[in-house]
Amino acid sequence: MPLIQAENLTKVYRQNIKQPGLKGALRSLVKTEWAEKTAVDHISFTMEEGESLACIGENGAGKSTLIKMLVGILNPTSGSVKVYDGNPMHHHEAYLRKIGVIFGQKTNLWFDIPVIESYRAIQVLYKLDNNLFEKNMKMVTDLLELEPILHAPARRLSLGQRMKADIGLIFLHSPKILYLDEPTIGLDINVKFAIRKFIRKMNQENGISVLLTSHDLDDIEQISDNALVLSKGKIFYHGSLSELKSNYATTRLITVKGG
Ligand SMILES: Nc1ncnc2c1ncn2[C@@H]1O[C@H](COP(=O)(O)OP(=O)(O)OP(=O)(O)O)[C@@H](O)[C@H]1O
Repeated sequence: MPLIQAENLTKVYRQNIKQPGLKGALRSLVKTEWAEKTAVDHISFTMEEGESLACIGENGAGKSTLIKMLVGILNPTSGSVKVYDGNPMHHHEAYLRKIGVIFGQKTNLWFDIPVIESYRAIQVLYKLDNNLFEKNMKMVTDLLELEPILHAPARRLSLGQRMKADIGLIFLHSPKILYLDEPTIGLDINVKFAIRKFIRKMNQENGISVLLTSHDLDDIEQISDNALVLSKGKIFYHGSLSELKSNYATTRLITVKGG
């Protein structure tokens, strides 16, 4: 049984259109107009347990929308998605215990309290026993070099420090699946390297399944074995990353402008 099974999964957003100007405002009072946007368009795929899959595609291809449906915070318009043979929308406590989620632009840390207190709050929230919590704390602190920032409030951290603390936080409850939406966006090369190395290690040595979205080819190559390429909400390619590279990256176009 695959870990993730999506069948004809579709998300259509519906947005209220407001015409510009006073005339438009008055018109929208009497008649509401809607526009529809199909962000994910009848996609079917599976992902196996222990796999590291990169979801790739241009801006607006539907990657974040797909992740939100897998996490269970967005309801599909049609089709179905199952993770561990269950519907992620049914927020079973057991499912939430199995997943770790990063949306690169947002933080899961409490802004005004020291990082260590956010971590302790997670211990209480997930009812983690002391042994497991201390073991995971030590692992993330050592591997992500968090010691110098554990006692600082999140609002005082640099973007790179904050992201490392965020990544550490999602490992405290020993997740089995990671959904990482642009986890290295805006970070310098050293922090990117540390984060990639850590995630790869967790995938290869601890068997944690990883679904990553990124526009950074180094993230994709260093973290993932397989790729799911989306274009305008549809699947353009699903298979091994090496095959994708050998089939689609065999040529380079060099344009030389003469003087
Ligand atoms: N809440 C929303 N309401 C209306 N349209 C939305 C909403 N969220 C996303 N969209 C639209 O759905 C499409 C897919 O967006 P999505 O964020 O999933 O793409 P993405 O592949 O993650 O893009 P990026 O690489 O820029 O993060 C885009 O056209 C976007 O404008």
